Amino acid sequence: MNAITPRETLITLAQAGVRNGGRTLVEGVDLTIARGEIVTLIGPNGSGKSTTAKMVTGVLKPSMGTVARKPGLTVGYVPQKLTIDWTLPLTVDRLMTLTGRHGTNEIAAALDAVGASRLRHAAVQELSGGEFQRVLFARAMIRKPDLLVLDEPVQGVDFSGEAALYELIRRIRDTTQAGILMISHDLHVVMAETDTVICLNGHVCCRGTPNAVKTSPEYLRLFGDRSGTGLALYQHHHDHEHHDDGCVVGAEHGHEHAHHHHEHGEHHDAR
Ligand SMILES: Nc1ncnc2c1ncn2[C@@H]1O[C@H](COP(=O)(O)OP(=O)(O)OP(=O)(O)O)[C@@H](O)[C@H]1O
Repeated sequence: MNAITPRETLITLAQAGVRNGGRTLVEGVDLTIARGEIVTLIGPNGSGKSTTAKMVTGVLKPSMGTVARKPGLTVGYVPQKLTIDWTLPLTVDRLMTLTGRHGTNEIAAALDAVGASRLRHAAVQELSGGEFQRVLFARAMIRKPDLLVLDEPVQGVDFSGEAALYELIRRIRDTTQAGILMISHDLHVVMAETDTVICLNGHVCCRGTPNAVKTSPEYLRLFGDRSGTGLALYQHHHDHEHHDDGCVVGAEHGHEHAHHHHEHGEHHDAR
């Protein structure tokens, strides 16, 4: 990003925390997200990642500290799970209109932006995990949010699908300049494009650039020994154009493998 023009701050949490029924779920969270910035929350189960994300979306009010939003801030949210009645037929098209009225062109543009145009008339029940995530992205993007909150966006998606989703997130950031708050499903992997990693454990245990967190004694003390690998950066190398669904081959599923390769000529997205 341009170092001269400071990016507009979208949201600031200052010493924010949530108490519920006499229990502190998370506390002392300082966090800012600027336009075009990617912030990733990591931490073990129950460490307060979702609770922090909910303070950002506004679903939960802080019981300690403050949350300040840019006036008129619009937030898009991609949930970890979506509660829908799987027994009823539901097309992607219909899913896109469940939470708001959107025109045909808007829906087409949103699906196109995530490489899911061909899925428009598909049954939601029949989508793969990665396809379903893309549709949820499109649903969140349709309102052109300033800030996108992604709750474990690649969980349950296989390795090539995971690479494609990370690529999609990067592209959304580049094209829309939305701020992105991402909850990582894996303690040991964050997207390399992440500007700031915040490691939670009921409070902020450490924070900084991925490289700084990777070598921070707090991180290593808490999580480093469990994997023996520390924090790996999920990196994407751009030496060519991608297909929309980011076909990836030849990659072993190992987080130490920061690089992977693409094969051309397959998996074209039919438009
Ligand atoms: N609605 C609630 N009422 C009471 N306690 C809750 C509620 N939601 C979450 N908690 C508790 O708050 C703590 C933080 O939970 P949170 O869901 O934020 O963690 P997380 O880091 O997102 O975990 P995970 O990785 O398992 O999704 C946990 O101890 C959890 O049991």
